[in-house]
Amino acid sequence: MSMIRIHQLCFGYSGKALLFENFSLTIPRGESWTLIGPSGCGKSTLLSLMAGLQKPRKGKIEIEGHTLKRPRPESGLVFQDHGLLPWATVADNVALGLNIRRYYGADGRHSPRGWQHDAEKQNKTVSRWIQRLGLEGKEDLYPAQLSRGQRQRAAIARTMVMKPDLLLMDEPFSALDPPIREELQGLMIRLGRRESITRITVTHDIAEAVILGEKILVAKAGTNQRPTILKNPVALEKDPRTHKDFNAMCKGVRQAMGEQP
Ligand SMILES: Nc1ncnc2c1ncn2[C@@H]1O[C@H](COP(=O)(O)OP(=O)(O)OP(=O)(O)O)[C@@H](O)[C@H]1O
Repeated sequence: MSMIRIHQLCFGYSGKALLFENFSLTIPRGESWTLIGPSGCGKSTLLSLMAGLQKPRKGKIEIEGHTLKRPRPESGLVFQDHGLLPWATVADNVALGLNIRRYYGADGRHSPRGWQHDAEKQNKTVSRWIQRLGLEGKEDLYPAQLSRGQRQRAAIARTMVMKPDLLLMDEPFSALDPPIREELQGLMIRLGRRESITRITVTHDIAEAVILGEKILVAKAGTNQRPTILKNPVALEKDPRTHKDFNAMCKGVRQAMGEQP
């Protein structure tokens, strides 16, 4: 069953050339995709279309068989600049989305249908994710008291407590130093697989595209019509970085991007 089906998408910002024209694509449930391409080719735009933050000019995007008309509560977003509330503690930041849901109830728009508030369960979920992301002991700290990596972990925990079935991530690790970046990449691979979450990660880093994406969507400058999708079995290996085919796969991505190998 497909998670995302993009059908004959046309989109461009007003007064500018189309970024996507009759662009179609299917992303199966539970797969991890990366989206790479030159600056300005429309990677973030495609992600915001899949998030329901932008609307297609023509064509449609279906998620789980439903045409996307607005952001859905089951989609989790993670951005480069984590967006934590500076005046709230780690625990309050992680619980933020769940607390907001309480005001709307299970309306299917702000919270999934059938969702029920349960304070005890919520506290347990928040603690569990704080722990899973290695932030135990930091619950009462404020974002300014955390390292960049810890802030991004808190942002990931805040998204994960919402039990997303789809994670849309825009350069989530690009502001981090290499060791922290590698650690969080590994963490997202493990979490995504364990929870069977469909993951789409925008990156400008070829190695990251190969590590995280079992399919790599290569977008091009100008108007994208037919998608270039590279199958990448290396991402399914235990340690993609040290796999014998890693360099060859990176070379393949570079070539698909039109760069010199
Ligand atoms: N809200 C907007 N209004 C008008 N133009 C926009 C808007 N957002 C992005 N653009 C333009 O659309 C094009 C695609 O932008 P987008 O951010 O999707 O590219 P990108 O591939 O993610 O780039 P980068 O790798 O630099 O982040 C760019 O030319 C950008 O200037």
